[in-house]
Amino acid sequence: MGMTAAPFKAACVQLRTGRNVQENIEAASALIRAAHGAGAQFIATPETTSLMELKADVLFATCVEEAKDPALLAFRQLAEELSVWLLVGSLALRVAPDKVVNRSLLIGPDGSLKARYDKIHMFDVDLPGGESYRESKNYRAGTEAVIADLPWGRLGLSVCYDLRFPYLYRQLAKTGASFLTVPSAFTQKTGEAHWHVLLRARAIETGCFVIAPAQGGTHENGRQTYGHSLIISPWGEILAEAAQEPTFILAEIDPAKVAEARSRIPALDHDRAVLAPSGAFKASGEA
Ligand SMILES: O=C(O)CNC(=O)[C@H](CS)NC(=O)CCC(=O)C(=O)O
Repeated sequence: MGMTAAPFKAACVQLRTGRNVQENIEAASALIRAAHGAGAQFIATPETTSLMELKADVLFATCVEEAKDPALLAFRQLAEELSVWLLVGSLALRVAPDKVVNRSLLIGPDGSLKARYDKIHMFDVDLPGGESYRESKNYRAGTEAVIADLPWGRLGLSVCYDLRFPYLYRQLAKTGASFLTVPSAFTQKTGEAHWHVLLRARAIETGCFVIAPAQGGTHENGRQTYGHSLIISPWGEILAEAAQEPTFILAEIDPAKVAEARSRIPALDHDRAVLAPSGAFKASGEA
């Protein structure tokens, strides 16, 4: 075994983002400062930290390209001031006149941008009871998985609905991730049914820490999100959990737990799944 990094403190900031970008930046910044005050060296915010609105007119009247985004600028300054690693769960950033991306951004303690990941899986779903989403109408889906180096190991990035596609996380873990971020705005109903079990499953399957900051409560645009930000160990234990109000949660992360969980159950090494040319799955070695 190589050298394992020392333990560190990670935090999730939980938000109830509204329609006013400046107010949203201020609310997030106050909680980032509080998490830093409690000792967090890595802090993550939820999906759509600076604006919670799916309607095209509001989205396109508000969203600008990455280089001009006021939230990204403010968070880069804050990360540098506090000297923390900051994962801005996501920002809606303009990439075409009628398209934004749902982009997760990792900022280093010097304020520089270390990684960007565009949400791959679009939430185009009709829920029982009439709730309906067409994320792909205004959002352009990403096409590439992204992994980034932290001082404590590698981080695999993802966003919200990506959580339902386990092969993304498998691939991130096989590429060396020890930590996975899943910034989210889960619906109340699907959150109640699936949030904890999916996040714990991803942690257990990959032997990674899962850090999942969430939106929670009833938002200005009428949407209700589930909250329950979670930090989960590679063995699947819940280390910290929020309720539904804006807050932050904090957990000590011991990177040695990654190797420990994977040595107890070496499922990542035992994985024999190969994709046959037909597209069907078969076990390697099968005729
Ligand atoms: O664009 C915004 O304002 C915020 N973004 C979201 O709310 C996104 C896309 S609609 N939500 C999800 O992916 C929920 C997934 C989910 O709830 C599930 O998988 O069950």
